[in-house]
Amino acid sequence: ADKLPNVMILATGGTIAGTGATSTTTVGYTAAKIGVERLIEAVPELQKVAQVKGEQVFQIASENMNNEHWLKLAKRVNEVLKKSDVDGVVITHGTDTIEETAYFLNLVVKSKKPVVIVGAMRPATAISADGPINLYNAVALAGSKEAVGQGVLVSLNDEIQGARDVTKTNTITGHTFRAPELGSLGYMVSGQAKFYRSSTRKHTSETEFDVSRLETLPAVDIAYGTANANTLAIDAFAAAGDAGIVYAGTGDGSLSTAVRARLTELRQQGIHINRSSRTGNGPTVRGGENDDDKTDFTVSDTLTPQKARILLMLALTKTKDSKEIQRMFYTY
Ligand SMILES: NC(=O)CC[C@H](N)C(=O)O
Repeated sequence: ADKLPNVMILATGGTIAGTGATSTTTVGYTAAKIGVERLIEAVPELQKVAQVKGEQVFQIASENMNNEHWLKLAKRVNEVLKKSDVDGVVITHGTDTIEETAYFLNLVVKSKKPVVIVGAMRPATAISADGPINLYNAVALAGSKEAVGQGVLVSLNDEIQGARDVTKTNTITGHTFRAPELGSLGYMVSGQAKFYRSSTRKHTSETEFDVSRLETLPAVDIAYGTANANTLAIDAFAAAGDAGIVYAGTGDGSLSTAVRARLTELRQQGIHINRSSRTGNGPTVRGGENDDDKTDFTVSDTLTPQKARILLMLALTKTKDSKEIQRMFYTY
């Protein structure tokens, strides 16, 4: 038989490591309780698809994930993937921000080796817990030749999703991770990776971003557009010294007259403004709902506001030129 691939599991917490009061507790349990060794022991089938090692990086619910966690995790992933005896990395993670960590790593991991992020929607103590099968599939995927060069992947519920386009679409159900309209990349079929498409956007070893010397990221926050929109949030972000603001506009990133006027002033004061959409689907089109050349804003293209925040932070580590930043939004 062929030698098994070496897969390193970096554990960060979440429901996959969560415990509930009873076997029927599927909401209202405690995330981030079980250590990585126990997660591995609970799935003896892992030994059939890979030589696995575990490392506990954090033990948190993913709503507490922050920029400093991301920098630490990215540096560790880059270190681990440099080792000749590591073929792939699996990261266990809470599902609430899995898509953000995935996209961040998709932009800053400097390797073609597979990186797969996995979570669960039911805690480890629940009947029909999904963590064990999700972990099995993630380890198999991270050890597969098929996943090499595909960018950071998210796998739950027998699916393979690309970091750029995946989002959590349902608060409680198992079929929550999807790339609405743009589509998933493939399926895990009895532990075999089946890819049907790949992202056309640059990622991992092809990006211009380098976190190796970064200790912090520029501050970028998101304000949400609604009817009756006001400028309270963007005023507060500006007063706090944010380097950039992502505006999750209505529809194709439309802005109320008052919000447009205030964002235009803030741009003149040097704050970068990225126009995105609260709809969760479709491109926010440059020049569509705003004269972006005149106001010197950038648009998020098809990135959701939470992913536009990540790209804007990383872009601001390289340049302050909004034309350059717009190019990055069309590249990654
Ligand atoms: N299903 C989950 O993983 C959600 C648990 C928790 N809120 C987290 O994101 O870590």
